[in-house]
Formats: sequence, C-alpha cells, structure tokens
Amino acid sequence: MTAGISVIGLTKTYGDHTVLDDLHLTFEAGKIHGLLGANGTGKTTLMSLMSRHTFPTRGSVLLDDREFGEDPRQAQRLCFIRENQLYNDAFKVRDVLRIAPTFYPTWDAATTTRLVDRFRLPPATVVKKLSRGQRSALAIVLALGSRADFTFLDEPYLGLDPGARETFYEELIRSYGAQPRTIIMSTHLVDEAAPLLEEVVVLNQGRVALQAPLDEAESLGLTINGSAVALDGWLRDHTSHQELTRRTLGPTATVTTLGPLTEAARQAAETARLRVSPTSLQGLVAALGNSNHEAA
Ligand SMILES: Nc1ncnc2c1ncn2[C@@H]1O[C@H](COP(=O)(O)OP(=O)(O)OP(=O)(O)O)[C@@H](O)[C@H]1O
Repeated sequence: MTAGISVIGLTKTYGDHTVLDDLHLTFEAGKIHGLLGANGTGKTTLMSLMSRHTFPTRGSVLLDDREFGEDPRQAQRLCFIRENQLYNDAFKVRDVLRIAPTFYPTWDAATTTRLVDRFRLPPATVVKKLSRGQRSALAIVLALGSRADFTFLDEPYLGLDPGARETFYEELIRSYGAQPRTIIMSTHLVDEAAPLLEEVVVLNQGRVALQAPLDEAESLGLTINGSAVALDGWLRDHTSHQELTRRTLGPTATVTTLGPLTEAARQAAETARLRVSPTSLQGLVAALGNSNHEAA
C-alpha cells in the first residue's frame, strides 16, 4: 500500500493542447511537497485533478491506493482553495468562516481564530471587496483550518506582503507540526519557501522534470563556467550531467547542469580550469523551465 496521493497515467487536454501528459507520480503521505515549474506548466491543473475540481482526459488519481471516487468520504479528506475561488457574492468573511467547518470534519477552530487575527482579516467585509492579499489570507485560513489529510496550496501568498508571508510560513509549520499531513504547495518563490519543503516535484511542459527530496534536489543543479572547448570535453566525459541552459561569450561558456557532482567529476573540472558552483533550487527550476529536460 502506498500512503499518499498518486496519479497514474494522468493526462489532461484542452482541445489539441496537452496540458499534462501521462504523469506518473506519488506524493507520499505526511510530507510537505513543493510543486514547482514555470508559468503554464500544469501545476494548478494537476492540483485541480487531484482534488477533483477537474476531471482527467485519461488516467486516474489514487488516495491511499484507492481510486478517487470509490468512497464519497474521500472528498472530505481534501482541501483545495483555488486562487480564483468563487464565493457567494453576498458572503462576508465571517459567513465563509461559519460555513467552512461543515465541509471539513477535521476543522480547527482555534487555528482559524488565531489566523484571522494575525492576518487582520475584517470579519464584516464582503469577500469580493477584499484586497488581493486579504483574499490570499482568507484562502490560507480555510486551507490550514481544514486540517484536511491532503491540503493543496496553489501559490498561497499572491499579494501577501513580506510580513504576512512570514506569518503564513510560521503558521504552516505550526499547523503541520501539530498534525502532520500531506501538503502540496505550488510556489514561484522557490528559495524563500524551500526551508518548508521535504520533497520537490518540478513540472516542465506538462511532464515531470524532477522529483527528489529537497536536499537532493538542492545538490543537483550546478553552474559551470570556463572555456567552451574544455566545458564540452567535461560534459562528454560526464554524461550523468545534463546540460540545461548555456550562455556563451566569445570562447567562454556558462552552463547550468543537472546531475550529482562526484569527487572525480569535481577534480576533472578543476584540472580543466572550469569553475563549478552550486545553482540555487530557484535557479535549477528556472533552468529546467528553459530546457527540454524530462526525468528519466
Ligand atoms: N479551462 C482551461 N481551458 C483551456 N486551457 C486551460 C484551462 N485551464 C488551464 N489551461 C491551460 O493549461 C496550461 C497550464 O495551466 P496551469 O494553470 O495548470 O499552469 P500553472 O503551472 O499553474 O501556471 P502558473 O505558474 O502561471 O500559475 C496553460 O497553458 C493554461 O492556459
């Protein structure tokens, strides 16, 4: 049995546009996963499919090894507050917070009250009159308040100022520490959010470009700079390093690669007078987004 949420052969097309292409992935239970990748690469679509806001063209979603839809109670185990979440036009913040617990048997009233206070959400304001950041804060309150076994956070900080983002990170850790569960969060603020993540999935053009524990993912990106001829020789000798992006300036090249750096490979680079430095996770995600890389 695989505890967690799995997708098998998941494909989503809109007309002749294949947004997700035969995805096979498992998000292990009880971890915080980062879902990363360039704009339009299918992160929101994947979350929508995993939470049944949208239906796949092909493939299936399994919750703890059971096909989604087998048991109506499965829906209560998931929480996905979409970025463009629709609320009843007349609803005030307090109406949304009054109704939300009826959807989630695991609702955590104490966390909700504290978060409303910390984000200074105005209870008597109609939701559609909230600012962009306040709408994000409300979505965070609902997502963390739900304490759902599988919680999806889709760029949860849109419009949040740096102080509010800090509050979000603190509260996410606090809530997760009190009740570990499966949290899948998409974000473009990769390096800022990285300390929260245990596992990383990078999508590229609707396919999985990388899935790895955070520390491994952080060690796989390298920036190598030096003579283009020497660099090409090094890359030929070290085929476990895949070139993702390249900039050339005269005879000099700078390449971003994906692959584990062995001591022998590091020494070979030194001998060839190549400068090797680690690429941040943000840099690696950007390079994957600009390459045609697909996970093996
Ligand atoms: N309802 C829809 N009809 C047609 N195309 C859609 C629909 N929903 C999403 N798409 C397309 O699917 C692709 C992936 O969109 P998605 O929102 O999943 O990307 P994303 O990775 O979340 O992007 P971002 O980082 O910009 O939020 C985009 O090209 C988008 O235009």
